[in-house]
Parts: sequence; structure tokens; C-alpha cells
Amino acid sequence: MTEDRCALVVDDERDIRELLVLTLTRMGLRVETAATLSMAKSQLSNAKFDFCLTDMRLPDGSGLDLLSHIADNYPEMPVAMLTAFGNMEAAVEALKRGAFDFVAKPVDLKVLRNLVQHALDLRSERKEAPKSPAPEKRMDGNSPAMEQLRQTIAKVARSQAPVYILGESGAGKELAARSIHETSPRAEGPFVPVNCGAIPPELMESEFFGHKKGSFTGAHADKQGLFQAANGGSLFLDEVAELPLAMQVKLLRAIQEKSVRPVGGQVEETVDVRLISATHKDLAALVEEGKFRHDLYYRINVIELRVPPLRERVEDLDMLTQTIFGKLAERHSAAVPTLSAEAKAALRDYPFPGNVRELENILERAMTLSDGQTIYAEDLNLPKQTVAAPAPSFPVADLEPEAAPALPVTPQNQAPAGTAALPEALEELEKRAIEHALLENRYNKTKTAAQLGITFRALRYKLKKLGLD
Ligand SMILES: Nc1ncnc2c1ncn2[C@@H]1O[C@H](COP(=O)(O)OP(=O)(O)OP(=O)(O)O)[C@@H](O)[C@H]1O
Repeated sequence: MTEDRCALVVDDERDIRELLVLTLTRMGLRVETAATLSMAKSQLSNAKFDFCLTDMRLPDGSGLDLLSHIADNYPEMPVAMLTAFGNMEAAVEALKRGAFDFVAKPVDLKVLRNLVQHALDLRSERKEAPKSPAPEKRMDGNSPAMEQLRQTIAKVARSQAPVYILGESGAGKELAARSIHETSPRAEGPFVPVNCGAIPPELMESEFFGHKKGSFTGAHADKQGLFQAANGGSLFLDEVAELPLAMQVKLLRAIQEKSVRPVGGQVEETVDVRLISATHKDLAALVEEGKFRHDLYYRINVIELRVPPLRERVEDLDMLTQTIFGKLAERHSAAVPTLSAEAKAALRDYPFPGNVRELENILERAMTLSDGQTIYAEDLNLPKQTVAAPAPSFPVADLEPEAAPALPVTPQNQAPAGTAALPEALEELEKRAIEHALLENRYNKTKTAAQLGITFRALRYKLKKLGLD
């Protein structure tokens, strides 16, 4: 079905060009070739191509230059790079700059054929799909950091490679993941977010890979897993650091084999999924500590994307505030409020340990409590600055149940008055901090745990211990 498709092959070695032409022609493609960067550019301006395969090293420049040229002028065209065997650095650089994929030399023709077929399939799906407004625009902010992030997202969206997003809780990691998906050739496929910390370990395998009827007590019917649900699209593994080691092994296998076997099933099911993962923890440190498998870490961390905390981009506050007020006003059928000059200054000085999510909560509360159209600094009810430490800096360590982070002193978590013994006083303080965080996160335990800087399991343990569950 590819006869009317045309590929451009760019390589200065004649033997390789001939091999590639032969392979692609056998797949039913028309193929044109170029031996240099300048020839490639001129051919691109003269004809329409559906796919480009280029060597990394060209006599008059680099394949990366050609990649940038194509990204700027023909953004819909997938580009794959030929890289020297073992040069993973160059391959990753190409992926970061928007290459669809790469093939190592000497070329494994089966790998090449799969890659080309995949690029063409995704391209035709994209052509048929109606155009939607650029989703990366949903990421508000006019700071240089946000501008840079949007540009990187637009580039990595073009590739197939797994992306690993790191950033503090509430900074916008899920939004970044959605933007990557929605800007990618898989945009018409599903985006399946999974909170790895929220699935009980005993159900993980069945949740990820599905199960067959009767495979265990309670399996009343066949059930599709998350991998199958994300087929043709992207699977977003949020809080990936929470995966138990046993599950990490199974996940690695699924990623390597590109297939999964449902619990109780006899046959493997092929899945085509792009992985995007995120965590607010220092995954590299967890690898060092033996809590996260290094082979899985390298698999999911081909392209790394950092979402900066809000306090590193205070320039974004105005725009974010406007968007959030706009949404709130619409939801409550109210007029859009404005912030007084003092309120704006107070927000600029606040470190936002809970990032954009915390800003949303603060503005919603202020809007509910204020009497008029203007919101003053006192309506914001900002927590006082932290007692013992500044706002948590990234990465936030995985705190064990007994190690509580320094908390902002708020009316809700000030130490109880009186002469309570220290353990009870601490327990009371902890209880109030958790209640406060639960309320702020609308009783979403995963988000509450993230805001408090503890694991989901640690939160569950504390809720039980403190009689809050
Ligand atoms: N740049 C942005 N523009 C507009 N809204 C944003 C932006 N960044 C974050 N948000 C909003 O802030 C909230 C938190 O964002 P998101 O869920 O993506 O954060 P996160 O880093 O994934 O959080 P967590 O670590 O807790 O899962 C969401 O409501 C999201 O829409």
C-alpha cells in the first residue's frame, strides 16, 4: 500500500545507499537519494517526501543539521538517523532534536523495515486525523524556561523514544506528558495515564497486562490491561519510582519484547506503545540504592525532560493566574477577579512547594473567601515560610514514615498549645498537616502523599496509625 509514497535516502557511501534503496523499493516505496546535505536540501525543495533516512555524518555537514532543516520546513515528515554502532550519545541527541527513530550501522534490514513501516503508518494516521490546535499551548507561561520546555516538547514529540519527565509535585509533569502525546504522530491514539503508586502490588500484573477469565478468584471475565488500552498511543507511568522491583522486571520485559501476556493467558499479545514516565523523586539515586532497576531506568530514560518548579519561573505567575481565574470564573459562573498589587507581590515571594497545583488551590480558596472583584494579599492566606528549611528543593527524597518533612507553619498545623508530651504533640502536628493536605488535594491520596513528600504507602500507613482512614 506504499507505492505512492516517496522516501529520501541521504548517505555519502554508495554501497549503503544502494542497499537502502533496494530495501525500501522492495517495500513498494519510490526512493530518491542524495550524497550530501546540500543535495538533500535541494531535493526536499523540489519534491514531496513522506520519509527521510539520513546518515549522521555527511561530507558538508551533519545529519542533525538536516534534521533541524526538516523540522523547521517540513514538520510532518518523519526522519530516521543512521548512526555508528554503539554511538548511543549521537542517537539520543538525534531523538532529542526530533528524529523519529534511529538505526545503528551495520543496518539490520528487519529493524529498518519495521521502522519505515511504522513511520509511514503513523504518518498516514496523522494525515487522516483532523487538525487540532497545538496542545503544547495549553502549557501556560512566558518565562524562558517554559518557552524552552515547549520547544523541547515539540521536538521530542516527533520521536518514538521513551521520555522520562522529572520535576516536583504539581509542577506540570502530567500536562507535559499529555502535550508530548498530543503533538506526536500518535495523537489520535489513546493517552493512558497510570499512577503506579496507586495500584496495589498484588493487582499490578493484571492491571498492566490484563487477565483471562478464571485466572484467579474474582476474574469473572477477560480484562484488558493498560498496555493493551494504550495500543497505538502513549502509556504515561506517573510516579514510576513506586513500582515494586518484581513488577519492574515484568515491565522491562514487556518493553523489550513489545508484547505482553495477560495473567492466565497462553499467548503473547503484541503492543505498540510509547512510554512516557514521570516522578518527583531522584530515580538515579534510587538506582544507586538498589531500589530501582538500572536496566529499566536506562530503558525509560532515553530522553530526559525537566519541568522546572514554579519558583524558578515567577514570570509565569501572571499568565497562570489569568488562566486559572478564567477557568474558575467559568466553573462558578462568576466574573473574573483581579489581584491587587500587594497580592501579586506576595505570590511572587512565595516559594510554592506544591507548584502550579498549589497556586490553583490558593486562588480557588481566595476567590471563594473574598467579598469582591479584587483579591487582596490577605485573601490569599499564604502559608508562612517554612520553619526549619526552605521550600523542598528537587529531588525530594523518599521519606520513610517516621521522617516527616519540615512543614510550612499554617494555622492548621501550628503546634498544639498546652503542655502535651512531645510524641503526642508531634502526632497532633502530623495529623493536622495530613488533614490540611488531604483537604487541599480534595482527598486524592496520591496527590496528598506527593505534596507531603512521602510515599503513597507511607501515607496509607499514617492514615491508619492516626485514625484518619
Ligand atoms: N504550565 C501550566 N499551565 C497551565 N496549567 C498548568 C501548568 N502546569 C501545571 N498546570 C496545572 O497544575 C496542575 C498540576 O499539574 P500536573 O498534574 O501536570 O502536575 P504533576 O507534576 O504531574 O503533579 P504530580 O507530581 O502531583 O502528579 C494541573 O491542574 C495542571 O493543569
